[in-house]
Amino acid sequence: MSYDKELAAATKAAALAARLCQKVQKALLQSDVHSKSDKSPVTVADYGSQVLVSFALEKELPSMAFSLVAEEDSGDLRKEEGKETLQRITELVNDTLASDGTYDVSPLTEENVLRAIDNGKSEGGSRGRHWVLDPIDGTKGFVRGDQYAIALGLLDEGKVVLGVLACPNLPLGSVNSKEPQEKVGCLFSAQVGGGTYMQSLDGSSPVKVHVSATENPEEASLFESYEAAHSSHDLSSSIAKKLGVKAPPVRIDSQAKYGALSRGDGAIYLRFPHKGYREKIWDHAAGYSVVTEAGGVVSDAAGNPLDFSKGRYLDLDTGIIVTNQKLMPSLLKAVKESLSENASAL
Ligand SMILES: Nc1ncnc2c1ncn2[C@@H]1O[C@H](COP(=O)(O)OS(=O)(=O)O)[C@@H](OP(=O)(O)O)[C@H]1O
Ligand SMILES: [Mg+2]
Repeated sequence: MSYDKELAAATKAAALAARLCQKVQKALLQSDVHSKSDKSPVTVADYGSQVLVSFALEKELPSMAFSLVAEEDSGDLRKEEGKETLQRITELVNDTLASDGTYDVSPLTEENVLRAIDNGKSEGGSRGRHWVLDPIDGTKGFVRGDQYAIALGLLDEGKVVLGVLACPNLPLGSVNSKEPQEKVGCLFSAQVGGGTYMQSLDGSSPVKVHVSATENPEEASLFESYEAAHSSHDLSSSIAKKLGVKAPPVRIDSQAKYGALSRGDGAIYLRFPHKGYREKIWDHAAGYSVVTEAGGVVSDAAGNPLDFSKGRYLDLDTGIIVTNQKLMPSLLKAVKESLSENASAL
C-alpha cells in the first residue's frame, strides 16, 4: 500500500508550520513564552504550528477521515488571560498563510484557530488512521535558539506508516562537521517500505539517506537529550564506556536526533527518562519512521519494539534505544548490564 498522497500532504503541512516557527524563533519575545500547568514551556509557535498542520492536512486530504493526536490544547487560550496570546497566534497563522499563498482562504477567525488546535484531542489507538503531531518538539531548545522539530507521523491500524521531521536549525551537512555550516534547515520524510529521504527546507530535491553502517562501537558517535532532566546522562555515559565509544556524546534537542541518526551523523541514540515518566507517541512516531526506513532499529531498553497503538502514551519498559541492526545486540547487552549496575540512576 502506498501513502504517497498522505506523505506529500504531511510534507507540505510540516514545511508550512516550520515557516511560522522560524519567524517566531527569530524574534522571540519574552511575552511569547508561557508556562503550561505542568510548568513546561509553550510558545505562540507551538500553538500556531498545530493550527497550520491541522489546517493544511484537512485542506490537502478532504476525503480522509480526520483524526489528530497532538500535544497542545486550547484550554489556556480560552481563559481571559489567554486572550492576547490567542490574538497573536491568529495573526501569526494568517500572516504565514498569506505569505505562503498556497491556500486561497479568507483569514481564520480566533474561533477557527481554537477549533484547529482542539482537532488534536484524538486518543489514537489500534483502529483506523490517526495523524500524530508534535507541533514543536524540543520547545526548550526552541526558546534557547537551538534545535527543535515539527514532527508529524501517521498511524494506520496502530502502526506508524509515515513520518515527517522538519528541523529548521539542523545543518544540511553532518552535525559532527568541524567546518562552519551556512546551510541549515532539513526535512526528513519516510513511508513504510519506501526508505527515508532528506531535502532542504527551502525545497531542494530529496536524497535517500541511510543510517551509519558501522559495526564498530568505538567509532559510533552517540546522541542524547540536551536536557539532563529528560534522559539520564550518567546512564548513557556508563553504556558508552562499556561499548568503547570514544567520542563525547552529542546533545541535541528534539527528534532532530532521529533525523541526524537516519543520515549517519551518529550511530546510537539513548533515552532514559526518570522513573515514572510516560513517553508520548508524538515525541517518537515521526522519528521512529524516519530511522526505521533508513535501516535503523528503535526499541525499548529490553529490545521490545515500540507499540504506538495504545493511545496517547507509549507503554514501555525502561527507556528507548536506537541504532543500526549490526550494533543492536552489543548495545542491548551494554544497556542490560548498565541498568542492573546503576539501578538508582533513573
Ligand atoms: N521529564 C522528562 N523526561 C523525559 N522527557 C521529557 C520530560 N519532560 C519533557 N519531556 C519530553 O522531551 C521532549 C524533548 O525531547 P528531548 O528530550 O529529546 O529534548 S532535549 O534534548 O532534552 O531538549 C519534550 O517535547 P516537547 O514538550 O515537545 O518539547 C517532552 O515531551
Ligand atoms: Mg515533544
